[in-house]
Amino acid sequence: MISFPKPAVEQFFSSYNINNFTVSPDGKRVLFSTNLDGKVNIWAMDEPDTYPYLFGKKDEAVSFIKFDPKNRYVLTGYDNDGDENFQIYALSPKGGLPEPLITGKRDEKFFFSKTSRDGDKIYYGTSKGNENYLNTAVYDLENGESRLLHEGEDAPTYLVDISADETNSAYLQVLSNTYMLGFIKTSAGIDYITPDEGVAHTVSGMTFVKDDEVWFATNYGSEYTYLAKYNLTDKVFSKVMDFGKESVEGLQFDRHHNMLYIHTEQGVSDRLYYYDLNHDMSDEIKAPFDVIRQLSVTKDGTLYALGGSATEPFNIWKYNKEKWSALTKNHVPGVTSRDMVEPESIFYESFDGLEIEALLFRAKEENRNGYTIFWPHGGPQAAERKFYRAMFQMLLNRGYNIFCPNFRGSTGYGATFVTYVEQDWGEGPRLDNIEAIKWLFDNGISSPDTLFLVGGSYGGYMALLLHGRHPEYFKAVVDIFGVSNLFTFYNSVPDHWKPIMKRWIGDPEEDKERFEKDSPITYLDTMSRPMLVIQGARDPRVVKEESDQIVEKLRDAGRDVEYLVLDDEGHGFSKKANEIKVYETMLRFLESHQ
Ligand SMILES: CC(=O)N[C@@H](C)C(=O)N[C@@H](C)C(=O)O
Repeated sequence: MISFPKPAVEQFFSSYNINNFTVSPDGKRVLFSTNLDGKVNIWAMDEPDTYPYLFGKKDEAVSFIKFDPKNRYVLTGYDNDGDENFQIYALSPKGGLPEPLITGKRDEKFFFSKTSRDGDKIYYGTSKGNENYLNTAVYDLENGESRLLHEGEDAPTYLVDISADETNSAYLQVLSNTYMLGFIKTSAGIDYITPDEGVAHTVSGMTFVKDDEVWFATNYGSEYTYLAKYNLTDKVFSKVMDFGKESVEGLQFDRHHNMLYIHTEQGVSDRLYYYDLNHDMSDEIKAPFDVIRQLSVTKDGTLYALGGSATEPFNIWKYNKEKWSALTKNHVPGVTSRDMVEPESIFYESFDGLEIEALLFRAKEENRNGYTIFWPHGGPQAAERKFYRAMFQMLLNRGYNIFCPNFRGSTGYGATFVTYVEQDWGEGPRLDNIEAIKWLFDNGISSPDTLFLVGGSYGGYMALLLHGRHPEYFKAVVDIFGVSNLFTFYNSVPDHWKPIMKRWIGDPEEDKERFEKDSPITYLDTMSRPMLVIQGARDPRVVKEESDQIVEKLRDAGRDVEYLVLDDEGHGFSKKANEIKVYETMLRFLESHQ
């Protein structure tokens, strides 16, 4: 008999990301963006044949894909090597090379919103002329001209939907991640769709189900986001339905059947429901994945989902006649879900009695090397959830346990929980992480001699802060594009983030003392453990200067710091070669410090 060795690290590099997708109006073609050929491009499948072929090539991240309702063009958005200055391009329906359509200077942003029903007009948002609050315009395909529709004021403002007759438009005003207002602009003026704009709450997913009625998700007056509606004629806001302790995260409307698909989140996983507007009834749709990234529905009522789980990369699924089938087969070659590790949800009590959920991935006994990786997630107003991370499954296969606490400020645990990180980046969440580490020690899973600290973005910030304030708990630290200095971070974020910074982090002058206390760079003297810092040179969110300054200062102090900069990446690693370089460097770093 031939015996095959256990999965090698390289196998885990062979799955790919599917970031977004769209289905043609006739349901025959699916386009999706993926790094299947090493760089992000648009690929196609022509059903029932699901063999993918390259459709649109630019080797850049794709922010959206949208078919013209009349199949004359496909719209898409590209940035430049991760700088997030996305602009709008058009592709021939036959595919090929994308042509710039709604673009500007290299540092200007163009966000796609909607097309008109006939596809002759393209509605979009732009930073052009209003970097902080954004403007909305409409591009007319007939004459190739754009017309300004709305100038954002007070907060970054995005067009979300437009009524079928194109007379009413629904906008979202983002005051912070926990304070987002929805309004409808009509020829008569502006109607806010929730009862009190002065009270912090969120609105999302605004969808015109009729020309004078918008359905949406909101947590107005509630801990959990529910389904609500606003009628323009009656001027009445009303709750349609709540989902208990699940929060509505996404809405997808099938206007041909008057059916709404709703995806909710609770803690580490998602659920899916339909709401039939004809009969006012709703039920759950069981799905073979734990986390939903996108939903789409075609004219004939077929539902598509981009879904995944901790042991299954994101795939495009189709729901037809109450049965799910996977259109893509994105998986790790030679490694089944059973060979991978499904996380356990554990709950622990933090320093002040707050209950925190965490995901614990235990390396399989035959692989276990005795070491644990502590992973604070990024965001911070996000959560570690049951979705596939090649990095995690690769590290588990090499024998590391992984522990991921959803510390205060994480999403999925109610509205108040998310606000706990606001203007408190470094105290409460840090102590939740410390209690998590104590839990690992108390439960015999790890010890200061066997614990590594790895985090990205806010997670990188937390890794740096924990390193500086509690070096005794860790063997070595990996910081992936983490914030090192709150003062410089505050001033270097993208322009359209600036209006939310005060609510999110605080004010560098009024909160100077707290900014100093919560900036990792304050604790250089105690950052004694070996470190690996990884940074994308074009990252617009946590700019390279955040990593440069801490690396330089630590090296000046004679510390052991390895620094990996990826010249053609932003806030994440979209290109396969870069992803492999990052994983290999990280693995070698961890192994060399065991
Ligand atoms: C404004 C905001 O919340 N941005 C987040 C999505 C984000 O990118 N945060 C960074 C700092 C991260 O942790 O990923």
